[in-house]
Amino acid sequence: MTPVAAAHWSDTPLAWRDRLLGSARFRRWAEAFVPTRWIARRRAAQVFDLVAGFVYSQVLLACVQLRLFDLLAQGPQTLAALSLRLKLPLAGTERLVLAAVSLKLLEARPHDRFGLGPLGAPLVGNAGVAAMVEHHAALYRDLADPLALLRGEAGPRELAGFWPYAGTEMPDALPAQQVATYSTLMAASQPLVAEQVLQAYPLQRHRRLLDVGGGDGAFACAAARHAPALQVQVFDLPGVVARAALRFEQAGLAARCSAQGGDFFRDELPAGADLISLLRVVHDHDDERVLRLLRAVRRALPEGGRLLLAEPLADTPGAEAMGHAYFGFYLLAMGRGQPRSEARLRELLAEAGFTRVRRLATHLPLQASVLVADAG
Ligand SMILES: CC(C)=CCC/C(C)=C/CC/C(C)=C/C=C/C(C)=C/C=C/C=C(C)/C=C/C=C(C)/C=C/C=C(C)/C=C/CC(C)(C)O
Ligand SMILES: C[S@@+](CC[C@H](N)C(=O)[O-])C[C@H]1O[C@@H](n2cnc3c(N)ncnc32)[C@H](O)[C@@H]1O
Repeated sequence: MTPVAAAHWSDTPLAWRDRLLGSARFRRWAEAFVPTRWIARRRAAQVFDLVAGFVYSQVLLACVQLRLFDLLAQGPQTLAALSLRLKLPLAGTERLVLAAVSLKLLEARPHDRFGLGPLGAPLVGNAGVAAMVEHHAALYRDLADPLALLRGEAGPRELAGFWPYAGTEMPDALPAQQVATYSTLMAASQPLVAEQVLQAYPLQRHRRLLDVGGGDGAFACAAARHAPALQVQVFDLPGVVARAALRFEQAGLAARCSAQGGDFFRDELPAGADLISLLRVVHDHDDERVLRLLRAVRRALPEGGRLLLAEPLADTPGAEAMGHAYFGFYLLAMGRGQPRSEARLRELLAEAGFTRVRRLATHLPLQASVLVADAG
């Protein structure tokens, strides 16, 4: 039997609104009537962007693959010069450049040249966003049949292959070459997160940080540079921490940074840290696993110790689509995890025994939001 949901007082006015917006006669009237015309045009453009968004993403991918933004950072160029530098036919260069101009990635400049646009300029030298855009090729193929994905049917599942820990109960057995690709992506994009975390929560007040699921140590290095007296330890899968040890050596931080391998669902976390961080880790897992992980973190902290949790949150004002649309479908394709709101994380933290949970303001919540909580 189909379940019947309870009615609410708002159903009638909202049904009236929906009927009105669905009526071709109303739409024609609103499009013609001067006071409502701008709303009609804006809504039509918003709907068009949803219809065509996948094309825009591929225009961006082509620009990123060609390193076009970095090239134009050296100065505006004509189509002919760009065609030579990009090794693209002139017609293809023009097609791409005009598309990128319409998306504000590029901008037309005097003397038939093209330069960076307001949305392309922030991407210059931004290796994190470029790596994200390039790895989306796998997600793009997984999303070709969204209903198959939602029904859990067989499909390309390329993203699941990219993140092998999401599909195994024995992640600590993953060999180094299987964790290398995702660890490289995480290290490239880690500055987007570290920027927000270190601005929101100065680490100087702590003695020892344990970065759980800390990947190959990119955040550990940023933290050690930010707080020159801080000791930092990374805990991650054995194949991943082998890479961290190398990074610490190369950064000249081996005296203050160390790494320990293990499975955070089965092994005890190392004790001794007064701060434990979970950066972009919790949203990878279902509630039951998250609770196990949070309890393990709670056990590893002393009385008065602190947890710092940072990831992009669902229901982020001004970036709502990033939560349930982008990460919702991303994690579905990956095979595990879900985006969570601050409220849901607060419930899980309380259930795991954390107190005084507070949200710290970050400059760009789209890149990461930060929650801190006390142990005991
Ligand atoms: C100068 C004049 C004329 C005017 C000034 C006007 C003015 C003040 C303009 C502001 C300009 C400005 C500061 C712009 C800044 C732009 C920025 C910072 C853009 C940043 C963009 C960031 C993006 C697009 C980030 C994307 C991140 C993605 C896609 C992350 C994906 C993460 C994934 C897939 C993580 C996977 C991990 C897993 C598996 C889920 O755990
Ligand atoms: C999305 S990445 C985030 C990496 C890093 N914190 C960052 O923000 O760049 C998640 C990390 O959790 C690690 N991980 C996943 N499952 C794990 C497990 N069971 N035990 C230990 N580490 C695990 C992965 O190897 C990966 O490095």
